[in-house]
Amino acid sequence: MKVVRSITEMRAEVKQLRKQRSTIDHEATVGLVPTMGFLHDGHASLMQKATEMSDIVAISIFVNPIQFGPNEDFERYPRDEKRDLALAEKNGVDLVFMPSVEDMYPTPIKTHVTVADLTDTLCGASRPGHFDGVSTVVTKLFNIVKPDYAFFGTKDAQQVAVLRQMVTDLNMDIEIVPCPIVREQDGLALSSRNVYLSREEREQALVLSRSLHQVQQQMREQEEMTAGQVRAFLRTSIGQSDIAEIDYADILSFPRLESLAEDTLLATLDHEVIIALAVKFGRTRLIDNVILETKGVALHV
Ligand SMILES: Nc1ncnc2c1ncn2[C@@H]1O[C@H](COP(=O)(O)OP(=O)(O)OP(=O)(O)O)[C@@H](O)[C@H]1O
Ligand SMILES: CC(C)(CO)[C@@H](O)C(=O)[O-]
Ligand code: BAL
Repeated sequence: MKVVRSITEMRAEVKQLRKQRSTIDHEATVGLVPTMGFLHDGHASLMQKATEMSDIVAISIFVNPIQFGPNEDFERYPRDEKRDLALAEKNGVDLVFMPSVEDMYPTPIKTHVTVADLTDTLCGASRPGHFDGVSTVVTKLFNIVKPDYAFFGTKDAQQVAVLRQMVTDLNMDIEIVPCPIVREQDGLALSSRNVYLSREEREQALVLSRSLHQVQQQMREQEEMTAGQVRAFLRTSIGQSDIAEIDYADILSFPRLESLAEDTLLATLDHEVIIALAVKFGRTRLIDNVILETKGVALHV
């Protein structure tokens, strides 16, 4: 496994590995797993999928300043390079790209990639500019690494929807591969930010996966359930934690992320829906979701 810290070197390494691993009748494929580091088993599942699907696996570790708001946690975002490199090595990664902020953004950049509409809601509404930062850095990573596949977790389901739209609209010849959410045994979705939680907050954070589980059960029992009833159920269920502060608890169409009218009968829909949560525990904001066929059968979990 090679650790690469500059853009020029990364381009050269990918080119060289591609040449080495290609044969006369097969051009070696490259899979990219973009991350912000402080890696956990959720990231490991993406790396494993990448090794299954591609001949060369690259990951990037870059805490991208332009996707953080001014009052967010860019400065204190957790970092542990040594542990990250060990986990990457264990999971069959060939190249780890760890550029500096100066190399990625040598002067304030004047070009941003904006995906409209899909970014107006959920995390896009609570974190203005966040998805412009994500789609811009992902475009830069794609241009540097030139992968055939890129792997993203559905924990960040809106990110998957936005990036799929971006590669379609901009004719990027890259397949976005969504990967299921990896959870702790007790249900909490793995996230680098879980490390911020106090023991009490960690306990209370279980209300997220529990609410998603319970609402699906309710949808199975009550066939005539409306979007409004789902929202009310989620508010009550999350409200069982007295420290949980709801940012959003919503049901929308997926992957278009269009709002559903309160009286929409879910059983009548002919597309997938997403039940998406963002909830603060103290200073830590966590997200979780489930993507469902409209008869309540989980697809990606
Ligand atoms: N529990 C998980 N299961 C599957 N994929 C995950 C999980 N957590 C993160 N990922 C995916 O890993 C990739 C890199 O995410 P990132 O480095 O931001 O980690 P994170 O744990 O989501 O961090 P944060 O706490 O900042 O949300 C993203 O595609 C993200 O969806
Ligand atoms: C895709 C990504 C690495 C872009 O910085 C980030 O948003 C993340 O970790 O999900
Ligand atoms: N996984 C999403 C990265 C962020 O919260 O900025």
